[in-house]
Formats: sequence, C-alpha cells, structure tokens
Amino acid sequence: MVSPLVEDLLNGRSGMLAALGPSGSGKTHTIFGCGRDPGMVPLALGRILSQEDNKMQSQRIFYLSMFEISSEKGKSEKIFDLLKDGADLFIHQSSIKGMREAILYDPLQAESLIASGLLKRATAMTNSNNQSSRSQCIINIRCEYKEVNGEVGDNSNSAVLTIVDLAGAEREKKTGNQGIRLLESNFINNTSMVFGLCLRSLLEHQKNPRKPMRKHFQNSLLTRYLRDYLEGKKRMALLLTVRPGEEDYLDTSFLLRQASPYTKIKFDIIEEHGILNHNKRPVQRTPSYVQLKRMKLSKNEDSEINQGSDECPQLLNKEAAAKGMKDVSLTDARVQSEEIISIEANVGNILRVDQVELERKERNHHILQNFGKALWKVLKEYKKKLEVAENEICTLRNCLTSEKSRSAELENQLRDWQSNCCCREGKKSLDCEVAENETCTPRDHITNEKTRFSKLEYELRDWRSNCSSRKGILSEVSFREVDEFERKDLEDHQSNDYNKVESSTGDATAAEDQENTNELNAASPQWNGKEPAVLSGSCSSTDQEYRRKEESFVSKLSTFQVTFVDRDMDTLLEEDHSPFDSVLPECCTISTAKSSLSFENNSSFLVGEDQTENKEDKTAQQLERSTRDATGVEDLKISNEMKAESADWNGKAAAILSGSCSCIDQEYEQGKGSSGKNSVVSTSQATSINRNENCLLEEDHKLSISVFPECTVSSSNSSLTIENKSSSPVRKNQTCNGEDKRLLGPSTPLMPGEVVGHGDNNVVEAVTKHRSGTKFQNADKPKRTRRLLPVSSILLKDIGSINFKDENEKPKGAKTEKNGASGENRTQGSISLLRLLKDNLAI
Ligand SMILES: Nc1ncnc2c1ncn2[C@@H]1O[C@H](COP(=O)(O)OP(=O)(O)OP(=O)(O)O)[C@@H](O)[C@H]1O
Repeated sequence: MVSPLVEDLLNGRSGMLAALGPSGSGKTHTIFGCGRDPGMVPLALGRILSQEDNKMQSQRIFYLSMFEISSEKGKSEKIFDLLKDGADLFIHQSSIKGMREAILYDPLQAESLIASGLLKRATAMTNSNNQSSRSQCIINIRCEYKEVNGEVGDNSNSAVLTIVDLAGAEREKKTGNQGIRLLESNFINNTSMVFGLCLRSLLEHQKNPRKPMRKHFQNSLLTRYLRDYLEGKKRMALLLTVRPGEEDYLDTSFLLRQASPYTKIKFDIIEEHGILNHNKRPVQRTPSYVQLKRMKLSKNEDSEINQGSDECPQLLNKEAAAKGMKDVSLTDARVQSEEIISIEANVGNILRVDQVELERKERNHHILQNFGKALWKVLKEYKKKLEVAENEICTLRNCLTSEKSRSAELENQLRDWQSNCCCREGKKSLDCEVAENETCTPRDHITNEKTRFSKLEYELRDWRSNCSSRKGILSEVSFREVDEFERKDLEDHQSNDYNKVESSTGDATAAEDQENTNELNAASPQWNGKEPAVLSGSCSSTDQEYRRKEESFVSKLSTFQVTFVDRDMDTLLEEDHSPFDSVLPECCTISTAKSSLSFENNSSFLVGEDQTENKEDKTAQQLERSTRDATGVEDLKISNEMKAESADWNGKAAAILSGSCSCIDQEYEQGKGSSGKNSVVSTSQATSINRNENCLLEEDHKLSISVFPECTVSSSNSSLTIENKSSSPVRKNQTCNGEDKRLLGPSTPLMPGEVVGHGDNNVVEAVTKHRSGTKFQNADKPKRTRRLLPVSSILLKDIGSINFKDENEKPKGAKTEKNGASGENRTQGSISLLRLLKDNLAI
C-alpha cells in the first residue's frame, strides 16, 4: 500500500498515508509494526534507503521528521517534536517552524529514530487499548535533491512522504474515560471528525465543482498541516483498520460507510518535480523572460537544434583549419553543444510548465466564473425567498389587523348584548320577553323566567287581596243573615214552645226550651267563628283556580265553563263565579239569573247506577209506606233504616249536598216561614236538578210531590224541576195539618225520637237524604268532595245562621232526655246535615 507513495516520493512527488479506525483496531501497529511484522514506516524506509543507487544517492538526501499533535488539558492543541527533546512547535501556513529533521542514511538508523520518537509519544491505557495513542502522530520522509554544486537547496525542490497515525475515535461508553482521558477523547474525536469533514467537502467539491470547498481544515492543527492533501493537491492514501469482534460491528460498519465515498476522490497531480528538475539548477525566470524565450525558441528551435547538431563539427573544422586549433577545441565545442541542448531542454520544460500553469489559470477562471454564476443564482433565489417571506409577513400583518378589528367588534357586540340583557330585565311585556328569548342566552332566559315568576307572584298576591276583601264582604253578608236567622230562630223557639204547650203533645218544659235556646245561642257564635274558615276554604279554592289559570296560561287551554253564583249583590256575582269553576264537577253547568242559582248536571251517573236506584227505590218505598202507615212503630223502623243509610252515606253525602243545597235552602226557608210567622216563602225561580235516569226522575217526581205538595214538579229526560208558583205559605203550622205530619213523618229518620217532628225540617231532611243517595257515587271521589267545599260553605253560611249547637257536644245523658224535645224543636234535619258536613268536610 505504501509502495506507490514511495515511488512517487522517489520520483519527486509528495504523498500521504493516513491510518483511520476506531481505538484499538491496530492503526499504530499497522503504521509502525513490530520486530517480526514491520509496519508501513519501516517498509517505506527500507524501500527508500535500500534501492538508492550510488548515482542517485549522491544527488538526493532523505530526511526524517516526527511530531505529534495533542490536546493541552482539553482546551487547545499543541505540537510536540518527537525527535527533539521537549521542543514545542508551531504551525504557520501549513508549515511547521523549528521542526528537527534527521538525515537518513540507512534503514536501521531510521528505525531507531522512529522507535525513540514512539517512546516519547503520549499513550495511555484505556478499556479499548492498553497502550492507546492519545495524539496524532505524523512522520515525514522528505527527499531533497542536491544542487549541482552539492549544496542542499530549499524545500521547494523536495518531495515529502507523510505518514499519519491518527488517534482512534472512541466511544465514551466503551472506553469509560473520565477526567483528562475524557478531554483527550473529545479532542481525538473532534480531530477525526474534522478530518472526515474535509474529505467529504473535497469529495463534494470534486463531484460538483460549482460547490465551493469548505474550510474545515481550519478547525484543527492536523488538517491545517495536511491542507494540500485534503484539498486534493497531493496524492493521499487512506488506511482503514477495524476490529473483528461482534461487539465492534457498529463501529466497523459506521467507518466503512463513512470512508467508502472517499475512494472516489481524485487528485490533480500538479506538482511534478521530477528528479531531473532537482538535479538541475533552478532558473530564476520572470514571466517576461519566459515569454520572450518562448518566442525565440518557437522561431529558431528546430533550425538551431539541427544546425547545432549538423553544422557544429563543420564549424569546428573550419575554425580549426583556419585558426589551427587542436582536437581539444572540438571536445569543448561538444560540451557547449551539450549545454545548449540542456538549455533547450530546460526551456522546453519551462514552456511546458508555463502552459500547464496557463491551463490551470484558465480553468480556475472558468471555475470562478461558474462559481460566480452559481452564487448569483443562489442570491437570486434568496432574494425571491425574501420577497415571498415579506409578502407572507404583510399578509400575516393584515390578518392580524383584521383579527384585532374583529375582536374589537366582538367586544362591542358583547357589551351591547350585555347592556341589552340588562335592559331586558326591566321589561315586563311577555311578548317582548318571548321575542327576546330567541336571542338571549340560557342565563338570560333564566332571569326572564324569574321575573315572570315574580310577576305571577304579584298577581297572586293581588288575587289574594281581592279574595280577602271579597271574604270581608261575604262575611258581612253572612253575619247579617246570621243575625236575622238568630232573631227568627228565637222567635221560632218561642212559638214552637207555645204551640207545644197548647197541643199538649210535648213533654218538654219551658225550661228545656230555654236550655235549647241557650244552646242554640251558644252554638251561634261558634258558627260565626267558623264562617271565615268556610270562606277561607272558598278562597283556597280561589287560589286553586288561580293556579289552574296559571297552568292554563302556559298551556293555552281553557277547560272550564263559566259558572255563576246567585247573589243579591250584582257586584259579587262575577267575583263568585270563578270559585264554582273549581268547586263543581266539570260535567256540571251552572246557569245564573238575577236572583237564582241552578246547577245542571250534564253527565250521567253511570257508576253505581243500580245501587243508586236501589237506594232511591228503598227510600221512595219507605216514604210511601210511611205515608200510608201512620204508626209510630213503622216510622221508627223506617227512621232507623234511614239512619243506617245515613250512617253509611255519611262519608259520601258531601257531594250531593252541593247539588241539593238550593233545594234545601228553599225548603228550609219554607219550613222556617211556616213554623214561625207563616211567612211567605217566594222562590222566584225554580231549582232544576238534572238526572239521567228516568227511574230516578220518576222517583224524584214522586218524592218532590210528596215533599213539595204545593209545588209544580216537572221532569224531563235529564232534569227534574220543582217550581213553587204559589205565594201562599207552604207549611202553616204542624199542629194545623195532620196529614203533613204523616207525610213528612218518614222524612225525619235520623233521631229515634223524632218520628213526629217538625214537618218542614223533616222534609228538608228527607230531601237531603234522598239527594245524598243519588250522589253516592260522586261522594266516593275525594277530589269532587274537596271541590265541594266552597258550595258547602255557601250552604253552611245559610245553615250557620240557624245558630244550633252540635249534638255531639251535648252530654250523653242530656242527649237522650232532650232528644224528643230538641227533635221537636224545628231544626233536627239541619243538625243532621250539620253533622254530615262536619264529618265529611272536617269543618
Ligand atoms: N495485525 C495485528 N497483529 C498483531 N497484533 C495486532 C495487530 N493489530 C493490532 N494488534 C495489537 O492490538 C493492540 C492495539 O493495537 P494498536 O495500538 O495499534 O491500536 P490502535 O488502533 O493504534 O489504537 P489507538 O488508536 O488507541 O492507539 C496492540 O497491542 C497491538 O499489538
């Protein structure tokens, strides 16, 4: 491998051999070798020094220099001469100043010099190598030709064979270096990397001459020293060493991949200093001289040479004949002619060198021109890129400004929106709210709903306040009526007592009547106290109606018909109209007139019809039987049965009470008028009670005839009408009409001792019982019972004016004693009705 380089050296051409490879791969061993296996350096020295013939040995001299480049504490590089003891060197423009060179005489002397230099080389033990090189070692074998006069000239006429032993690249994980060793390793790796970069740059430059060669050689002393080789000006050979181990596969493959392209590197052999050139004296020529000499030679080259060769003996013969010179002069002429020939040869060499230099300059000019063009194109491309980048920057700026303006608009819109939402909270129009809810956020919708709810609460308060005011009006009316009834009741008590005494039928004494009167008087305040409660029930129904209205406001549905309550006060009619919407069943229609109230049941009592019919049949039969039979025993039995029925229906009679309240009121008024002052009870309007069943209508007809003998009872398919057209008193006096007693006797079934009771009251009781029987199915429904509260309150308002005391509040002992007297005392039916109301309505 080193032989071509040695031949080039001997021919006057410089060359370099560099060993590359990882640490411990055998670079040093390959370069220097050992005793048995000599390396490249011993082989080259042996080749150079052994083949020198005597002639050439007298003309040239070989020098040996050896130095190393190492790191100085990992910070800088230093050059250390291995042949001179402890001498530091410095590099200047690819030449090292002060380096010692040793003249080589024979191979053994050279090997000894190298061995002494290796001993001075920096080495250390690492994990990869027991004697790892820590520096780049360079060996120069310079061959210099002697001058004609035997003197040694400058280095310009010498060739150098450079052999480099690079420190192997190391992996920290593998070597485990630390501290100074680690710094040395970094230095070694850095130098190896720079060396490789220079080679790569040279290769790329040779592939593409337009691509300039980068100056990586400046990054280390080694590459600076080997600049001519790394720039391709001199021949170079690379020697790669690898480790055979499997663990070194990665390093080996990496090195081969990295160095394989280097085989394509070509070298332009420019410096061709032949041995002849070194043997000859160098001629100092200026370019003008060279040009002039070339011109002369070009004109007279052939003629002069020919003439010199042909005419020279003739010239010498003429001169000898003419001047009589001797043969010695001929030899001098030959010597001169040889000199001329040699000069011509030198001139020819010079011309050839000049031509090569000219070609080189032209090529360099061409290269520079191409480089300039390429550079211009690159600059143009960069300019275009800059323009594009500027345009992008402008567009981005425009986008940024537009985004800023947009964000500002959005902020303004947000502020407007917030302000609109604040203003919207103050609005009360529902239409506006609905319209705004379309654009409001859910939060706004919640606030709107809250305002709406608060507004509804205000309306509810207003409604309640109206109800309270209405309650006051009603209470005034009821109290006024109650006072009148109290006064009338007292008169009735007195008249009844008087009549009882006259007819000698009662066992009751005046004292008992007085007690009853007192009890009634005591009961009256209680009812007066309960009146507001009833009214409050009405108000509660009004609240319910308000809630229902609120619901209907949302659902936009109207399910109830208009109701009407008869009142003397026209102003109260409309106000009281609404409570009945909630009180009465939906199937009931309430018709109103100036001073009347009628309830019409449009629905059929389909549930429990048979049972209702049976009950009513029984009641009618009992009534008829009691009419025919005037015996007290039968009446007592019937009354007991009625009482049992009453007990069964006690919990269910509330509903029918609402339907029959008007009849009861009228009957009560009639009875009160007949028992008292024979006053005329005038009912301007008939009360209609609808029925779906014909059988019930017939029974009702019969019963009504029996109950209202002086009334005109008309029945239709779904209604029963009782009309009192006469203005005469219905009942005059129970002592005056005995038939009335028999007729009305069975209608007093509640109290066992009341078989012969007050006729009017008994009629009321019978009607009440009858109606309660027909309303049995409705009474089973708790909702309708609850809805009946306001109507019951109306009834109770009238009944409350009776000023009776509840029977249950009396002592049991006194109850049995006073049953007869109290039952005879006119309001037994009302007492039963009151008890029913209290039990079912929980008043
Ligand atoms: N071809 C070979 N024949 C015999 N021994 C060898 C050979 N190559 C390497 N060795 C041995 O391997 C060891 C390491 O070799 P060497 O010192 O030359 O490696 P290196 O590449 O120079 O390492 P470093 O870069 O660390 O200096 C030495 O002891 C050497 O004797």
